[in-house]
Amino acid sequence: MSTSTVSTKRLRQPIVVVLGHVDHGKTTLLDKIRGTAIVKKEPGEMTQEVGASFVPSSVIEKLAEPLKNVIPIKLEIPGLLFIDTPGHELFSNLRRRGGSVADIAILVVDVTEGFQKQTIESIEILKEKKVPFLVAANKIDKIPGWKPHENEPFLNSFTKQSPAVQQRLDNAIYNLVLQLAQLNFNAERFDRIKDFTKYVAIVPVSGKTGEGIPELLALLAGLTQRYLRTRIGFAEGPAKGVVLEVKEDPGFGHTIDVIIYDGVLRKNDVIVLGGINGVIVTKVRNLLLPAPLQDMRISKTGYRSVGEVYAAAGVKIIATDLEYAVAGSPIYAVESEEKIDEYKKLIEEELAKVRFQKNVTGIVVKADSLGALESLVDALEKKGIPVRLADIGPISKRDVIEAEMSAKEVEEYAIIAAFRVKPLPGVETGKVKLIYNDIIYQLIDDVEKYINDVRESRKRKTLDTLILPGKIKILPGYVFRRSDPVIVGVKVLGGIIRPKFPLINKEGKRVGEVLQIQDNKKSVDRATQGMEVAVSIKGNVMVGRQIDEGDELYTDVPKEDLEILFKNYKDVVTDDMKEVIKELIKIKRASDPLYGLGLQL
Ligand SMILES: Nc1nc2c(ncn2[C@@H]2O[C@H](COP(=O)(O)OP(=O)(O)OP(=O)(O)O)[C@@H](O)[C@H]2O)c(=O)[nH]1
Repeated sequence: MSTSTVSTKRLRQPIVVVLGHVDHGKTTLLDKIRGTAIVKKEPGEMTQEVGASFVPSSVIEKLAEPLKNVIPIKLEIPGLLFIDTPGHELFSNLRRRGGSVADIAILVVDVTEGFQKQTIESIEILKEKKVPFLVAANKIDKIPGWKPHENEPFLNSFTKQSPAVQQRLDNAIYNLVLQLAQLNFNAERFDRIKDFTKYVAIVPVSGKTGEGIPELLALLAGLTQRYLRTRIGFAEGPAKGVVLEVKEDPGFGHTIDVIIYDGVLRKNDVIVLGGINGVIVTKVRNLLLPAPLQDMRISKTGYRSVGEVYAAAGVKIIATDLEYAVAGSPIYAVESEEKIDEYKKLIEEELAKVRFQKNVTGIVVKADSLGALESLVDALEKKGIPVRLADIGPISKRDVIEAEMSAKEVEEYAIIAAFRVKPLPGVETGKVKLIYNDIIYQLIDDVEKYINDVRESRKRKTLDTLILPGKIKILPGYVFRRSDPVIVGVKVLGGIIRPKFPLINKEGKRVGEVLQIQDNKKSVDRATQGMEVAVSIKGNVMVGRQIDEGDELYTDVPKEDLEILFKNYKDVVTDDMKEVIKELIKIKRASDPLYGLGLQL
């Protein structure tokens, strides 16, 4: 078969993913697309897939019929293949060398809320994986005053809204345009775009009423077949794919759900894929697709067996040795026995990029899939959290030992971040902190928070050991005890005093040490500017000799403490404390010319 030029190749169906912030309507939108497609299909048109839903072009054309003056499309692609599970977690497993198996993405944004944290994260991920996207501005039915027109094209429904409602929607869309501009994207409502290579298209939709879905589908189809021709040109050859999920199915044992993005996969093909304990080489025993006439999402056991599947497709593979298969691993069908080693090497290299052990001080990351592991490590390293060990599978003794090694250097790195994995039986984690979360971005937040908390508490502890600048005045008429220890009423003129802080007079002479502080007869562990408190002072000190009523005293801050204060705790240096420091420097320079040198006051 001649496949010499791209233009002669037939096109396969583009693979579409849905991403966006929690609750912005990903699932609802996908369900609506599927539902709309099922309603519009002719019997036999709707092929079933595993892990994905296929919307045939005939359905898209029918839906887009009223739009033919706005979006003139003649479809060459057979349809669109939507990955069924929306969100980061599964998307991360759609790995492909240098990018993603997904050809295009729908970024769902609640138009009434605008971009949120995960919308921005999604964009980052899409950028990194080089996946083009369009924005579905969802929930337009929530615009105040919106009159819904079930399943109609957005443009039809829009013209039927009052000018005030139209304006409200335009304002909301404009808000998205601004937010995208801040992220360096030109964006515009789809019907106002002339050059789709320069602008991100915003399609107003409602997952609830189905408005805008015709345009969404028409654009996905039109844009992919126009701009991604090379990528979606079908190659006749052994299948290339990715393991989406590893499952234990009743009756089948361990199976893998696979997305094939290129070539043909046949029964009895030899396949190679990544496993926890090394590369797996096995033979396809059976290929399963959901039985027809059922919504594949609810079909648990109703599979039918097929002899072959053509890209792009979602299919369940039955084979031996799949128990330790790794989700997110590439999977290749091998054309001949001699090529097995070549493919094995390819997969080993691919896996080694994500699973590693480095001789650095950092945390341990464990996950159940390659995609999740990769996303986690990337995100952690971007936040400046180094990773020492990254691996797939349950938490083992080795992981604990590695985390302990890091803890010797940096105590807060005694962490095992675990994504959907648990410790093996009998593995004790001891002092190592085990942080679980089943949501990637939350796990990252948890790790970051833990590290910051440990650092913060260490900082507080160290701060507590410093002698800080403070200045007090002994109030005339408030001498309660003249010696052993002295007890006087003082006013804090600036900075802070605490028990154990040594005191000096204006000449820089040591006069004793704060023993206790009482505020309204209650013992307190500090007094700050403006407070009037009773202070006991110990040391060889007597009122009338070393100190007297009306005297001003300073805390005797060692040079090193002052430096640490400025280096690590600048945030606790108040303006009044700064004034005290200036005076202290003058006093102390008489005996130490280097005191307070270089401080940025
Ligand atoms: N009015 C209105 N409500 C919607 C629309 N789309 C979704 N919703 C509602 O918004 C809520 C969240 O929708 P989901 O589809 O679960 O959102 P999701 O993004 O898949 O959420 P997660 O899977 O939790 O991330 C649900 O209560 C939906 O009914 C819409 O277009 N209009």
